[in-house]
Amino acid sequence: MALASGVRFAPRALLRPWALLRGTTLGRTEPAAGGGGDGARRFGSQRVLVEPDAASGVAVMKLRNPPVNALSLELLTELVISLEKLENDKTFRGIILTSDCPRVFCAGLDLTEICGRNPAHCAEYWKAMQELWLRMYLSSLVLVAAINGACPAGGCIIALSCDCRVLADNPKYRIGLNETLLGIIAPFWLKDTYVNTIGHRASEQALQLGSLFPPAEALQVGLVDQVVPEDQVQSTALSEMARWLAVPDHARQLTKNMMRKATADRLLRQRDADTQNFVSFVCRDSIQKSLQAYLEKLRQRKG
Ligand SMILES: CCCCC/C=C\C/C=C\C/C=C/C(=O)SCCNC(=O)CCNC(=O)[C@H](O)C(C)(C)COP(=O)(O)OP(=O)(O)OC[C@H]1O[C@@H](n2cnc3c(N)ncnc32)[C@H](O)[C@@H]1OP(=O)(O)O
Repeated sequence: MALASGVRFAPRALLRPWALLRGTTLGRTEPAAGGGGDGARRFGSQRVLVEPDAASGVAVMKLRNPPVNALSLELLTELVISLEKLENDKTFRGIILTSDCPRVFCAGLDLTEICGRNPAHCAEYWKAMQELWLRMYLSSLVLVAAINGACPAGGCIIALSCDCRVLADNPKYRIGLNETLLGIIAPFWLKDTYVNTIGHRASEQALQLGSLFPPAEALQVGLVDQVVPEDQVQSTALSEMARWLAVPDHARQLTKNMMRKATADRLLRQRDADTQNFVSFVCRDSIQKSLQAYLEKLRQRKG
């Protein structure tokens, strides 16, 4: 990911993303409904819909992994590939990330990827999660999260990796890192991202309590930058994007790198150890039992 200045952001350490996409439609380009010219063509994959607007240099990237946009291995991989595709296309300067699933931005880790799975699978899954975070956190593009639904845990990680967050004003759309309530622990790089966003004391409290903030509180604590009526999320995200794009790219990119590099480097230095910690932690019998119980509770809640 080379910048105009030659500075590189995240190393291209990615897994084998293409290998994961057997049977998906990534790379397909089709005209958007009612669309005509190049700027109206959309592309994407099964789980990530990209609506590029070449004229403005902004693409809207929609998560569509129903019912709740849980971060499956496939979704993580498709997100990385779509992001990379836009970053490599000089037409684009910004991405608005939003959800195509009603009422949910992203439900976080797909718990079925870590419940009852073998250590090798959990490791592969966690590496994909690390990779997406690194790519997003250090992206040279402006990323604006248009949060149009609930945004717990891993969903919040995705939002926190963006440069700016606009949340729809609906009390059901809570955002935060609720890991402790599931009996799991946010890894250090996620904790760092939280601290970088809302400060140490607020993070200490929110992480231990597993707080999920309703919109007004999320705004107050600094977890999101704007709270607006639901029908204004997209337009507000576009206005925010315009504000960020008014800054010359090279200056903004280098500043972003200066602010975020140390946090990302910390994970890069300990990536294997972090993966091992994750695997040995989630594969413990006690953790498997509590994750299983949580999933069961979610399934029963329905109906
Ligand atoms: C020291 C070592 C370090 C170790 C590190 C360890 C762990 C890593 C730590 C942190 C990283 C991040 C962790 C996570 O992200 S964990 C996931 C946390 N997510 C949640 O708690 C959200 C759970 N979901 C909900 O609250 C709700 O579903 C919702 C998002 C608010 C939406 O509500 P709604 O009413 O619209 O939907 P349903 O609840 O009816 O759900 C529909 C359907 O989806 C299934 N589902 C929901 N969430 C998940 C999920 N995260 N994974 C998998 N499946 C999920 C739910 O069971 C329903 O399924 P069904 O089969 O009944 O249709």
